[in-house]
Amino acid sequence: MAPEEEVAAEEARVGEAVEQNDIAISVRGLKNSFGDQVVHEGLDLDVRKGEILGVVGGSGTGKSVLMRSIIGLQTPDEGEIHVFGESMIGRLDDEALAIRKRWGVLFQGGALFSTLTVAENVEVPIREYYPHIGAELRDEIAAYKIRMTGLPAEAGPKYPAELSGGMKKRAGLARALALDPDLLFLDEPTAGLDPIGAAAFDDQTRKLQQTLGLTVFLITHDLDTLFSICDRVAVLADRKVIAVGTIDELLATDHPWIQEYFNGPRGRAATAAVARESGKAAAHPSDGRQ
Ligand SMILES: Nc1ncnc2c1ncn2[C@@H]1O[C@H](COP(=O)(O)OP(=O)(O)OP(=O)(O)O)[C@@H](O)[C@H]1O
Repeated sequence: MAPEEEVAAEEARVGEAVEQNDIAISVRGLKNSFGDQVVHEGLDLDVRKGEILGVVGGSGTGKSVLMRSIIGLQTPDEGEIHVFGESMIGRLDDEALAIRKRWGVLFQGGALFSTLTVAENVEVPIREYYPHIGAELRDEIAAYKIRMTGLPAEAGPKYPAELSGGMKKRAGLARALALDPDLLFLDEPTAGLDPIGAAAFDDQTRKLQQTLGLTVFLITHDLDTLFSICDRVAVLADRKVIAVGTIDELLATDHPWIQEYFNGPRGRAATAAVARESGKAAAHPSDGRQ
């Protein structure tokens, strides 16, 4: 190989390594089916480190199944899934465990244990992954995580049944943050919240993501969430990710579902709301959503 060809090949290798380094989750050729129903086929997706990636698609397109495949709750028929460079499918060894400790999950509805208090719920992953941590330190960590999500300290000893919907979501978020994750999975975090509660939850997500440098995989039907806090959006349809990009990039595609979704009356209302918010933020920088 000529010297200049060797240099070019080395640059390509370095470029590829840098690119791989920027990817938190890589999914390739994913296939999932239930009996005759094929939910995913040939699905590819990259989630970049440090981004909030919104995942959208019609009901039943397999957003939750995709999340469950990534976190190991669903074994795919085919495909490769890497998280922080480690292959995850069928792995039960220490390296896979070390990666599992690096993520937190907020399931739809919060999925709190109803017989445990909020603080005890937050302590579940700490007990599971760090059994040697004593009760006093565990309590301190739980109290800190509870405050981090904007809940009052008094929420700690309460049971889930005593909380509002928004508080339950925050309690679920506190549990997802229990192990100081690098990666956060949120499945429809604002579903069922009133618009003010949903906007507050979005703000909290953005703040936490920026402060803690999190990568966020966020399944949502909430257009306001997509417009206000997502860096990019992946669209699921026809069993795969048909497009991924910023909302402007998605709008430049001519896929009918994407056009209808973002350019329909609700999409236009969300765009107008974001434009109003950024206008307000420019006029009164301290008032703006971050
Ligand atoms: N354990 C399971 N057994 C059989 N079918 C399943 C199972 N889990 C999911 N499915 C099916 O897979 C498809 C995709 O489900 P999934 O929950 O991922 O959809 P979704 O895109 O998250 O939908 P929604 O937006 O309504 O929450 C659905 O048709 C669902 O019925």
